[in-house]
Amino acid sequence: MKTKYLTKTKAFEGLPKLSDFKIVEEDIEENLADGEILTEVVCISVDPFIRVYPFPPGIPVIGFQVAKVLASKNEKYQKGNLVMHFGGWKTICKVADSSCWYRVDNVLSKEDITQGVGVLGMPGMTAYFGFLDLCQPKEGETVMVNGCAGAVGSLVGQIAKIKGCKVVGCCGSDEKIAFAKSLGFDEVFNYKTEKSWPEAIKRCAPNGIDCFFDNVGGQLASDIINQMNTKGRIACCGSISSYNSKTPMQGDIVQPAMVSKQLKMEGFVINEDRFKPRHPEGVKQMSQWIKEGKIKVRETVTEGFENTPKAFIGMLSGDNIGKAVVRVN
Ligand SMILES: NC(=O)C1=CN([C@@H]2O[C@H](COP(=O)(O)OP(=O)(O)OC[C@H]3O[C@@H](n4cnc5c(N)ncnc54)[C@H](OP(=O)(O)O)[C@@H]3O)[C@@H](O)[C@H]2O)C=CC1
Ligand SMILES: CCCCC/C=C\CC(=O)/C=C/C=C/C=C\[C@@H](O)CCCC(=O)O
Repeated sequence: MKTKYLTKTKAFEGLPKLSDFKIVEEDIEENLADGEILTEVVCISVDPFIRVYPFPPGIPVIGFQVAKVLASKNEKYQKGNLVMHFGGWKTICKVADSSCWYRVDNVLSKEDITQGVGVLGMPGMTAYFGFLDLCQPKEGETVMVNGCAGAVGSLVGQIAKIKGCKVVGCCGSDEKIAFAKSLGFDEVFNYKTEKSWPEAIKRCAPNGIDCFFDNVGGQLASDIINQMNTKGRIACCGSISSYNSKTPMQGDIVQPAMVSKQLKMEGFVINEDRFKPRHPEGVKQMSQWIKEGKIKVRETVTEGFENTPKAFIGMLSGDNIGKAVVRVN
């Protein structure tokens, strides 16, 4: 049997380019070891961590996909099931049990299957556990989310509304502002067009910020932290403003605000042991909120395996609204 994968030809420098990728075709043995499954890709997730995770050139680009089980030597999965696994940008995969996150067809219909790598996949779990566990939001508090129109940020804002918070967002276009407002965000500003970030933050959150979910990092994050209220909580989720930077980032220090306001700042990665065993709880709650109409899902879908690098570069450049995903089959 033949498989195809996308690999990077060299380490990324700055914003990745289409010429940094190539498709490799090879034979794949169909015999499986105990616990393994053989799968065919349905859709591929393009996520920011792929830009910064130090995987070498030559191997398949890392990442999540939803795939159909072609053969199984794992009692949890049967031929025909749909699963979400960490098989990378590859069409036919042999997958070990430890790389398989969950059965997608138990919770999603065929039309919504891309949500298996979005709201019910890694980004959805990041929003759910990262925000609720680290920020511990209380009704009436003000929550700030940057990257608010993306996969994780758009969900964090909606969860914050469910919890009865005032939600302030920022993002990179007026179309994205309209989208965030349609989700229930109370105030949103465009960080690309505002003259002064501190003034925009003050205007949108005049009473200060209690919880900050940081997707972006850099000076924007420092400006937000400097307007937090006493005992505020900060979830450090990502720092996408630095991922393509060729030079070290600079920004105002945050220690004076951390000390004087007694802030709590905590970084996390969603596949940590403290969250991974709880993923079924996250999937169940997010599914319930979607059914109840409390969480709206938006995706930017690119068609075709060969267009995965284009979708990835587009996501890093801000082209996506909601989750960026590639539909293959
Ligand atoms: N800790 C964890 O376990 C996880 C962390 N993350 C992190 O969460 C963040 C969001 O990820 P995800 O929701 O998947 O991605 P998004 O869907 O939000 O897509 C990326 C977005 O980042 C924004 N962006 C790009 N460059 C910059 C910049 N220089 N400054 C500000 N914004 C920028 C763009 O939106 P715009 O137009 O608004 O600029 C772009 O659309 C990332 O930092 C990611 O690394 C994600 C998953 C797990
Ligand atoms: C582990 C990622 C380190 C890079 C951190 C950079 C940015 C934050 C971010 O975006 C984090 C993403 C987290 C991704 C979660 C899972 C993957 O690491 C793969 C896990 C594979 C598996 O265990 O199934």
